[in-house]
Amino acid sequence: MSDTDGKKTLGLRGGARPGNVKQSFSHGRTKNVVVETKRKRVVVPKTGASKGGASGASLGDPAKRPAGITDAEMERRLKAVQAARSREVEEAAAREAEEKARAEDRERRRAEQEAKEQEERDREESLKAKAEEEERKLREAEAAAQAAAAPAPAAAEQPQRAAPSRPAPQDATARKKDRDADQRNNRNKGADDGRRSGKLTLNQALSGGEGGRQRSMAAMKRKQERARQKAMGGSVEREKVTRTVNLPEAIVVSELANRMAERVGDVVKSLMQMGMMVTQNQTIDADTAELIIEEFGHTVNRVSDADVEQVIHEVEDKPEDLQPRPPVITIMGHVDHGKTSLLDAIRNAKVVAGEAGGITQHIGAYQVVTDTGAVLSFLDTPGHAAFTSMRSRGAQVTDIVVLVVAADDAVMPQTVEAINHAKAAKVPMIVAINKIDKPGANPDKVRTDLLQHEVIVEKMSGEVQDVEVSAINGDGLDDLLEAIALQSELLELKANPNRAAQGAVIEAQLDVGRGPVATVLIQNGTLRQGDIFVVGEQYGKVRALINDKGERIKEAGPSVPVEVLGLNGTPEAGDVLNVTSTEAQAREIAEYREKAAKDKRAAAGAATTLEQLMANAKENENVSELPILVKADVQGSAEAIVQAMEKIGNDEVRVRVLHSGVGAITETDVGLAEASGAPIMGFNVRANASARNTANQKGVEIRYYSVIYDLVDDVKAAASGLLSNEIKENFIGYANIKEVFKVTGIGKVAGCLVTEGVARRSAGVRLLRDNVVVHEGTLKTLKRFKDEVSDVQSGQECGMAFENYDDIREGDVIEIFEREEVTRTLA
Ligand SMILES: Nc1nc2c(ncn2[C@@H]2O[C@H](COP(=O)(O)OP(=O)(O)OP(=O)(O)O)[C@@H](O)[C@H]2O)c(=O)[nH]1
Repeated sequence: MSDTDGKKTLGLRGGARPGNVKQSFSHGRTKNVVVETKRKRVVVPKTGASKGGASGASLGDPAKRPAGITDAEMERRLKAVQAARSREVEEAAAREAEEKARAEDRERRRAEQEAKEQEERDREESLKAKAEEEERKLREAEAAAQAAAAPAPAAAEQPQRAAPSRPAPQDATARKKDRDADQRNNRNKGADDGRRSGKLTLNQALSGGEGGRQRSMAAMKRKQERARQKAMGGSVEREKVTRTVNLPEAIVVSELANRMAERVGDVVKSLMQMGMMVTQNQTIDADTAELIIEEFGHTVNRVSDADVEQVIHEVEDKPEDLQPRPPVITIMGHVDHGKTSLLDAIRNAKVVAGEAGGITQHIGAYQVVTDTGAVLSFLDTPGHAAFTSMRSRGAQVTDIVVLVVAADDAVMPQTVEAINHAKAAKVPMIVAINKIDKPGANPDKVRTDLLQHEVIVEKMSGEVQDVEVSAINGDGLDDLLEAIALQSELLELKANPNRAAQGAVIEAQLDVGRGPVATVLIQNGTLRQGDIFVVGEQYGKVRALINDKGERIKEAGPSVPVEVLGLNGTPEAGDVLNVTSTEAQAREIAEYREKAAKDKRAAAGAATTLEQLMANAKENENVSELPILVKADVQGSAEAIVQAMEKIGNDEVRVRVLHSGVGAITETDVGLAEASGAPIMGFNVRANASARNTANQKGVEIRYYSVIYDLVDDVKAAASGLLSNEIKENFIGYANIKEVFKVTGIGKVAGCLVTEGVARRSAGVRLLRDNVVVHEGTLKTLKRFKDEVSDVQSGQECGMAFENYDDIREGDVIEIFEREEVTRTLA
């Protein structure tokens, strides 16, 4: 039905009518061929000549001829076939010629195109060169005028300089031309760009990548602006400010950017280009920071580490900025003379009355208003311990000390101690002679006693105000408050409420629900919600302020005690709080302090035992001092020990008492001892649990003594490098007194629980009350149920009674020890 000739394809299309064949040729050409078909079946066979090609032969051959085709018909067919073939040959020739012509045309067009492209390239290159030349000129002009330019453009230009491989278009015309050239010139610049985007390196990303694109937009805008200004003949350049940047040994990236007044992002980018992957919150060393500062065209001023604190070493307040502030009062005195009762009496009389529900939030300090309207801030932490710990941390908070002396008692060791503390701190005192309601009260005796300690009260023609009070029935309370108000007036206490706040931590704790909470007494300035601050080794942002009545407040001025929420850690009592302008500064200072404290501890090393110190003293000629810490049960003992210590020593070695105090050995003592490489001498006092743990961890030696001569002899021996045989005490157990019974025939018996080690009948015992040794002796009896036993193990209950001593109380601790003689050898 169809006829084909090799190359040509001949196909029936779906829609073609039978007898009409569509021929398809290369290059989309088609042709319809009409083919005749005979449906009539002819029966008479006839022979005929066959000429021509394959199809003609097949048709001409009578044997192959389809049946029923006549000769005439056959001839007609052959003719038709031949005509078709010759037509095809013609057509093929025509096609060939056409193809050739087209190829020639293409070739010609390509040559033309190439010539055009070359021309474009040349033109573009000359334009680029021109633009670069222009930019170079601009930069030169900029550098020349670098005296006082704005930081932003400089920051933006910096990376451009660092990445010259991708020149930014210079102005609108150049940009347009550049873009046109980009479009036209696919093989050259287009391919180049494609390669860049395909293989994006970090440097490209930083200098010419996405960030670069953003920046180049900004840069273009600035350049346009400059060009515009130039055209207008105005002052063209925004001048760059060259700053002198104070650079400590380490600096937080964002703070560095801040000090240079550059964009943080630009600084981070520059650092990354230098190969340092840092974020804005990370700290970098001074050498790196110096490179950055120079790169940004500023001047470096290297400062020491401690200078980070400079930001808080505030400007002096001008006299005209100062306003009167309430006084801060601490109550001190001997045990049981009525400090707590007096504080409570004042609070109850003056605070609770005005409060709904009468519930007072205990925040370690409170304010009262006297009848005459004076505001007084009381520190609610009685006793000298708080006072000294604050003072030793540099927070002189107290303005006035109220010295409580019981009228039915006399001036006692802690009274003297309080007097000495107040004098040392140069804080004026007011004597409150308490318990005057008591029948045996003798206020005049107190006054006379005080004379011995150089406290001359007004009634004895002195200058120290004295007030007779009763904390129980409230007598004289108002007089006391008025005396305080008067004293405060004399002091002319002033502060500047309009400045960044500074305060002292009175107490701090980690609250389960609220996180670290610190009670701060504001000393100067005003602390506000949202303020950023550093406090000791901690920092934070004020999340909430709560006053002594438990109310949330927005701000706290001078002498106001306030609870501060929003710290990153718990500071210590006595730490000073300072508001800083940025969080980076606050963190930097806190980190510096932490590091300094750590370094100090590390530097102190492990040389904290007497033996080590002595060995050091022998080995190292420079060690000429033997530092020690003394804690004693009463001031008298402490003083006696200190005096004895001062006498020890010769030309080479001297004993230096770093600190002496009264009361249990605390963590603070251990910290100080560790920092200075000193051992702690406890005289009739013990370390509290946390101090004991810390001392164990840090390798600080704590020695307990109950005879001053033993202590002095040991230190002498250590100082002279000769330690004799030692009677060493081993603590073998501890027991807590749960209950006290009276047993006829024996006296008072302590019902105890052995909490540690073992209780041994034959061992020595000490009775500890609040970690102070109140008695030392032996046991009269050790009973388990009804039986007398020799040992009672930890976790078991037992009954104990002391030989010749029965002032035992519930809550006391019994220390059980054994003595052994140890021969000391020197390493
Ligand atoms: N009669 C009388 N008793 C008082 C007075 N003041 C305090 N007391 C009593 O003295 C005892 C000791 O009072 P505190 O207030 O605990 O004494 P303190 O000085 O705080 O004692 P410490 O906290 O142990 O240092 C308590 O039993 C009080 O009731 C007073 O003015 N008159």
